[in-house]
Amino acid sequence: MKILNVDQIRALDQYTIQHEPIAPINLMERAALAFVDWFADHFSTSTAIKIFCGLGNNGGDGLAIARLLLEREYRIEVFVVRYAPRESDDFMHNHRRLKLVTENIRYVELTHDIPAIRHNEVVIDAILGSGLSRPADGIVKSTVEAINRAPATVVSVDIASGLYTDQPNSPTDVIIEPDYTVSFQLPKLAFLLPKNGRYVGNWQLVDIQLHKRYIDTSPTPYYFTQPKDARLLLQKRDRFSNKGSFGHALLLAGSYGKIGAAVLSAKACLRSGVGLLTVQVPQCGYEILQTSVPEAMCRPDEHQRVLTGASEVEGPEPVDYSTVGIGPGIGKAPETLTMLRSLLPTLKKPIVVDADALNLLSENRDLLAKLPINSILTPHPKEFERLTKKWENDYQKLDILREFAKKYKVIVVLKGAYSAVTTPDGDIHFNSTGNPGLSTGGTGDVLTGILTALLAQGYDPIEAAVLGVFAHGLAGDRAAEQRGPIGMVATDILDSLRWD
Ligand SMILES: NC(=O)C1=CN([C@@H]2O[C@H](COP(=O)(O)OP(=O)(O)OC[C@H]3O[C@@H](n4cnc5c(N)ncnc54)[C@H](OP(=O)(O)O)[C@@H]3O)[C@@H](O)[C@H]2O)[C@@H](O)CC1
Ligand SMILES: [K+]
Repeated sequence: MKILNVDQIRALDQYTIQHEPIAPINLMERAALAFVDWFADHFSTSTAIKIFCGLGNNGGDGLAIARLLLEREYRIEVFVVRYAPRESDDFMHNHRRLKLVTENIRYVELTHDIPAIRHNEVVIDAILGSGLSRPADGIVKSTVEAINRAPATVVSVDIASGLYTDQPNSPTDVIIEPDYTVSFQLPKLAFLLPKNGRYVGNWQLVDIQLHKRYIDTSPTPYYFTQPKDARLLLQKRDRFSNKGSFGHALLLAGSYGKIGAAVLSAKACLRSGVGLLTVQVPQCGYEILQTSVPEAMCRPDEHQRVLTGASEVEGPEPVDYSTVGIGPGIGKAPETLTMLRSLLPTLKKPIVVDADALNLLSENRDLLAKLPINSILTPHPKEFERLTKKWENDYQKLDILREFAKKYKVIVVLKGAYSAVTTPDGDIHFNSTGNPGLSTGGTGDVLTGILTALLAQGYDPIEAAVLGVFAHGLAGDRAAEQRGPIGMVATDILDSLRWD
């Protein structure tokens, strides 16, 4: 699913009006209806509701919502925050229509016009939407502050008032902190960025049938991976396939005290459809791995405790495997750095690089240029910062991500809520699955195993990254259903992995 910028959203609105065609006021009505349908599923008619409307089209939505809620016998009070002398045409139209059915519309011009808001009430925030062009000030700011102070449940229409759709807010901006955001059709970039969490709440999309042709033809670097997008990437298995059809992966993982990382990664790789798997671990991990993952072949490193790459056991060279996954639990021993130095230039096909392999790269940045094109790197934010530099805000972070992926021609999976899969072309696919339960030891090792398996099976590396991250998050969501986000561990994610 595409994420469009604010100018494109405005143009999409106009395109829909012209090409459906539909009168602007009817499009607003459709949006209001979609909101009210959502609202009715979440709040009963006994709820006391205060609706705050601005003077633009977001306010127009609020007025139409007020009328539709009245028709459904909700108890509402309407407040128009009059911050300017001019209203939008569709605001005025809906204002006239609302006045026909209620006299209960009050105007907020001065602070003492702001009503008291009680704890069992619901506030609908329709003050400012995607047309925000400057920070909230004056009476808008005072109203937003009063709503934020109130103990009520707050639902924002389209986007929280005061939050920019696709540019950074300043830390001093006053922004609604909603419990829910009910947004029209397409996700907004602002919803996916960590610093905005409290200005978004639980966000939901409601479909208002904006014109598909405009969406399909609009260029954008930003995507939001939906279940149907992921399903399209999944390759079907031929009845006559054999284990040779699904590749032979090599995992370089583990060090003394961290053999568990190699075990988790290996299991995830096997659970993600790899044909054959060889794991190279330090000798101290040999018996552990052979016992806990009998499906994998194990090549003990010649070193007891860390990986050096050398082994007394004969075997193919790393370059001869379908792909290599490197990093889980490997530590940063000098011998392991030496291995990385000699290994990287020999590899030709994309690999997966995680954890301490990333930390070794950030301490030896010359090695970045040696990564095979289209390799997948899976840093969490701290690891990515070590690889690049500190960012001032989430938007700058996205720019740094795209520059990095372009410069080194690699795919970067920046892990976190809405993990961002960044391609060498500068596209970013935000993931839609996952939950806070994934923030626990070993989940990254599982992801490395999954991605390694998909590369070994011949998936296009970008598709492997998008699909693998989605499946990993989905398994995490299933694990959270079973165990709860606090009790779940990485092993539960392994057990919940499914590829159908
Ligand atoms: N796109 C779609 O598909 C659909 C969109 N719909 C709805 O339209 C909404 C967008 O409407 P919109 O463009 O009228 O913008 P909105 O935010 O209501 O207000 C803009 C006004 O506020 C002003 N203003 C700006 N910042 C300000 C500030 N800090 N303090 C005070 N004023 C400020 C600004 O002034 P200006 O920048 O022009 O000086 C302008 O006059 C969208 O969020 C959705 O709810 C649906 O109805 C149908 C489908
Ligand atoms: K709003």
